[in-house]
Amino acid sequence: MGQRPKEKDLKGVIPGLLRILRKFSPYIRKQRFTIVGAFFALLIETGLRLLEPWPLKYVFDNILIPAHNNSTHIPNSFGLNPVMLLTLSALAIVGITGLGSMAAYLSTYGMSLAVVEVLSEVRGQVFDRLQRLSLSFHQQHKSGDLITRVTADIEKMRLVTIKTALPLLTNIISLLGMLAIMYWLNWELALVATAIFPFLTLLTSKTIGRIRSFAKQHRDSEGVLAATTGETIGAIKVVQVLSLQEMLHSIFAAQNQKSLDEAIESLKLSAALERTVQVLMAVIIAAVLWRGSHVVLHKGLTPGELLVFMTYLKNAFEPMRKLSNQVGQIAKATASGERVVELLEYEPNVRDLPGAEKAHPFFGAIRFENVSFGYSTGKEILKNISFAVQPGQQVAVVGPSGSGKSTLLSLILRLYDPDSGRILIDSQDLREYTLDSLRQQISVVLQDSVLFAVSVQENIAYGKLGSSRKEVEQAARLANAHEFIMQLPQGYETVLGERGGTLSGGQRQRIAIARAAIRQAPIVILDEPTTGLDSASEQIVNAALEKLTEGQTTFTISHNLRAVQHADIILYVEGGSILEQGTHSELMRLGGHYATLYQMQSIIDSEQTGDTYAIEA
Ligand SMILES: Nc1ncnc2c1ncn2[C@@H]1O[C@H](COP(=O)(O)OP(=O)(O)OP(=O)(O)O)[C@@H](O)[C@H]1O
Repeated sequence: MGQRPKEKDLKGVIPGLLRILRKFSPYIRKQRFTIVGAFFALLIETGLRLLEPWPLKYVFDNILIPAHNNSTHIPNSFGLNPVMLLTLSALAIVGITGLGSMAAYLSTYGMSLAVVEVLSEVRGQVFDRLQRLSLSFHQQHKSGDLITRVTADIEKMRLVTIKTALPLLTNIISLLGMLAIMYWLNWELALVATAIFPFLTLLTSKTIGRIRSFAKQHRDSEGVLAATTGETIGAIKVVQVLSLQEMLHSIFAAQNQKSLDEAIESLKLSAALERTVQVLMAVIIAAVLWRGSHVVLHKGLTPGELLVFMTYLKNAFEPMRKLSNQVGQIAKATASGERVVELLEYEPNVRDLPGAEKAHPFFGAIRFENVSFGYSTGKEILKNISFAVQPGQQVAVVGPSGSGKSTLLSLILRLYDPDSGRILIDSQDLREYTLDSLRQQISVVLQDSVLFAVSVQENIAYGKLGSSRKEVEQAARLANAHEFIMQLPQGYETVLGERGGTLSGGQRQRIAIARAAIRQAPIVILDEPTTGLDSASEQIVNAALEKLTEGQTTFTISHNLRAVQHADIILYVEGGSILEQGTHSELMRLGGHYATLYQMQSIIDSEQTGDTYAIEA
């Protein structure tokens, strides 16, 4: 059973609703004509609903009761004879219901249309925001939970607004109308009928606050469940290889139970509230019947008017009974809405700064000036990094695992911003360029390149949107990928499995290289792109990489020092600092960390291959 939620009353729902309305107001404003039209139809519908019992009153007071009493005096019959009055009343019953249904249709259709339009725009905005939120945001949030916000939470809002909030609005307006008429008919009797309302409101609002609290917890738990499922399916190979099924199942079962408990708790509260309201309403109806009959006997009301009174009360009963459930539903949808608003209000910490300009075509000169960075405050991963690279230079970043190499290069892409210091491209702080124009001029090939489940052609063209088939083919040739692509069942049109799962590691890397090559970017980042490949694949991929990086400023992270020894600059990173930098010969002469690591690798290599070779210096 989950942690007991903090009790909140109706006051907790209203600020949430206002926050959602404020956030959605630009989209709501666009639909204002539809909304106003639908609201007008809704007013007509409720007006006609109020008229419904009145033909019956006239039939009772002006025809049935006088006839029953053999009275010749027919009160206030608009100068009509009884048959005429009866015919008109019968026609009025059909007319009122017919017109009311038409108005109800128009109001429901109009409001639904507006709601669907607004929420579809919101969904588009949320998706857009999700893509733009900084990497640090995505690393802190589970993808399943984010997916739930784009899908289930928005769907919940759509359903509840159309199926619950609109009927609730109709009910509130007609309740107010009924109350006004009841007070006009007999204020004393109306007072008896409404005496219980403050008590009802108090009870309802208290319970609703608690339902809302459980509902939010429930939705969050659903997000966690979705995240666990997504993670498990995403890593199914690892799960099966390590036989993690039992362990993951027990984690899932615990989360499932928590979600179930929260759902049951909120259902229990809703059902209890609904029944309590039902009993209270029966008490009111009995009291009004008892007191109303006395008033009629003392000629304070006509029997027909008491009939109208009782019909209103009975009609009010249904909406009142539903009210608790409807507000409960709205509380749940508010919780969903707040989760969506949370996303929309989240400001990416890496974003275009005011005054940022589109970058010019880069020459590729890069300088780090005293750059420090940590993923979380208080834990520095990069410490006071400084180095300079000339256009077209090949830079190797080497050092032990976890020393900060990938982090260093991610700063060039502005996946994160430095906490202090600055990074210059062509002598200008990269924060002065717009994000898109900066990233478009950097090609990246990672260790395990992710491909999309679209065609090979599209996967390569994602590197430069709008590129032609000819450009795609050129890039594929450069990446030594053209031949194997032509052997795929549909060549360039072959649709890949999710994350490129239908290709071998080497093939995936070559498509990723083609995707990087199509950009013809002046800056290239290679993060261990050949790790995990067999030596035949490695050779082909390396040949492709050589063509990709020729003449471009290139940063290569590699654990294999022999593979990068010809770099123009080697940066040796350890513990987040650059301990050594220079060419291979310079660093070997220095005889420091790099030289030691290189010698160690050489010995291991020679032991593995049985060769002996001189350690180059
Ligand atoms: N997203 C992240 N959030 C928090 N800490 C992180 C994140 N990414 C990396 N780190 C931490 O930052 C440090 C540097 O990681 P980084 O990936 O830059 O090292 P690396 O030198 O590239 O390692 P490797 O050679 O194993 O890829 C590590 O201690 C790592 O645990």
